[in-house]
Formats: sequence, C-alpha cells, structure tokens
Amino acid sequence: MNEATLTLEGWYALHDFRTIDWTAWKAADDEERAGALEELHTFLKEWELMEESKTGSTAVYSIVGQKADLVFMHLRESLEELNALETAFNKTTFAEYTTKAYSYVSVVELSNYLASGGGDPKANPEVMARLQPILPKTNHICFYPMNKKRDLTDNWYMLTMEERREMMRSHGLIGRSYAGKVKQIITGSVGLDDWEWGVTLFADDALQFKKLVYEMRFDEVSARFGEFGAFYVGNLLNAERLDEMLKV
Ligand code: VOV
Repeated sequence: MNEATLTLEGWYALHDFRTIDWTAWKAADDEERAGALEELHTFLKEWELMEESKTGSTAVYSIVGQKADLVFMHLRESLEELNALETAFNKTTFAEYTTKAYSYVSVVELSNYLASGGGDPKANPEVMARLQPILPKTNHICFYPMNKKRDLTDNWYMLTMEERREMMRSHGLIGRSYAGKVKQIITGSVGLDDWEWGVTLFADDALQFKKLVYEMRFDEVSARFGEFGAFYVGNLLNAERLDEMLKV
C-alpha cells in the first residue's frame, strides 16, 4: 500500500446555501418581514460575538447567479455545534422564506506534504491559526468541491508520496504567488460529503479567482488529477447590505 498522506484537522465547516422565496417574502406583511429581519440580525450578532471569542467563525455572502441567493459559511469546533446552528436557523421566520439550495460538510485540513521540522504541529500557533481560521471578510468568496482522480492511468492514490509531494510543491508555489490577493481554506470531506475536498477562496478582486484557478489548470496536479464540482461565487454581506438586499 502507498504511504497515506498525514493530515491535521481543525474546525468543522458547513457551507449552507439558501435560495430566497421572493414571491413569499414580498407577499409577507411589513410586520412579519421586520420580525424576520430582527431575528436574522440577532443571529448575525451572535455569530460576531462567537467569532470574537475565537470559538468559531462565520461569513455570509450573497451568491451571484441562479444556484443560490445566500451562503452561510460556518466553522465550529464540532459537527454537533454545526447541526445545532443549522437547526436553530431553520426554526427562524426568515428560514421559512428560504429553500435549501446546497450544503457542504467538511473539516479544515492541512496535509504534511510540505511540512517542515519536527515537534507537535498543534503546539505551533501558526498551524493552529490555519486550522481554526477566522474567515476573512473579503469582498468576494468562491467555493467549489473537488476530487483527485482515481482512473486506471491517472490515479492520485497510487502515486508514491514523493511523486505527490513534488506535485504539491509546484501547486504551493503557484498558490503562493497569489499571496495578498487570494486566501484559500481547504477543507477535507472524504467520508463527510460527496467530494474529497471543499475549496473556499476569498479575495477583494473576484478576477483573481479566475486567474488563480486558470493558472492552476496548467499545473500537473490539477491538469491530470483535478475533478471539479459546481462553482459558487458571491459578494460579502454585512447587516446593512443584508437589509438592502431584503428590502422590498
Ligand atoms: C491561494 C492559493 C493557494 C495556496 C498558497 C495553496 C497551497 C497549498 C499547499 C501548500 C498545500 C499542501 C499542504 C497543505 O496545506 O495541505 C495545498 C493543498 C491543497 N490545495 Fe492548495 N493552495 C492554494 C489554492 C488552491 C486552489 C485554488 C485549489 C483548487 C485546485 C484547482 O486547480 O482549482 C487548491 C486545492 C488544494 C487541495 C485539494 C489540497 C489538498 C491536497 C491533498 O492531496 O492533500 N488549492 N495547497
């Protein structure tokens, strides 16, 4: 058997995509809408406080295109917390005006391909900051799930550790050339959801998503082994922008 890559796991992730039922939302009376918005604001506040206490992180974006209208990306310490969070949200009045568009369950993951030095990586504050990241509130988000191919001729899992490490080195070099422009959070989902990884990218300039993803397509690990699901791209929402979006 080939040497399995060692992984470190951090916070669990839930990407919760919702579509707004605009017909019902517009038909609701002012009082109902105001109540629903107030409840939504209470949630936003709670998520902010939780982020300040560094026990999790949440980012909210509106989705461009017809796949969904909103995404709530939550990072929490356990699947139980994520479950409680989505259930609480589902019980709100606002949730009655949404339908579930898509969701993705995964866990923040770092692999040992480029690991340096010995010792307990979890004792390293930089590693911990990557495993339990506060989600950047950049102007834009891009999310897509992906696999590494397991075909007879191109099977990622049949390559030696050294071959995989070499390709990941090249991948990392391209990624690093986008430092300051794109921040990536890779979440592992083998055994948790339908694809092997979730890729979440954050940038102030959405064009950088296109440039980075395109450049990576020419890199061997993506060119030969990458298989991709649907792409979602969105714009940052804060309390004010959410009110604006939901104004009728
Ligand atoms: C913003 C840029 C950026 C940077 C700097 C970066 C760097 C790195 C490093 C150094 C490492 C390896 C160590 C670790 O940290 O795990 C990874 C790991 C990974 N990546 Fe990456 N990646 C980026 C960006 C980035 C993108 C855009 C994609 C999607 C690929 C594409 O073609 O659309 C991606 C995917 C992944 C995946 C699925 C993994 C896990 C692979 C596995 O087999 O385990 N990644 N990645």
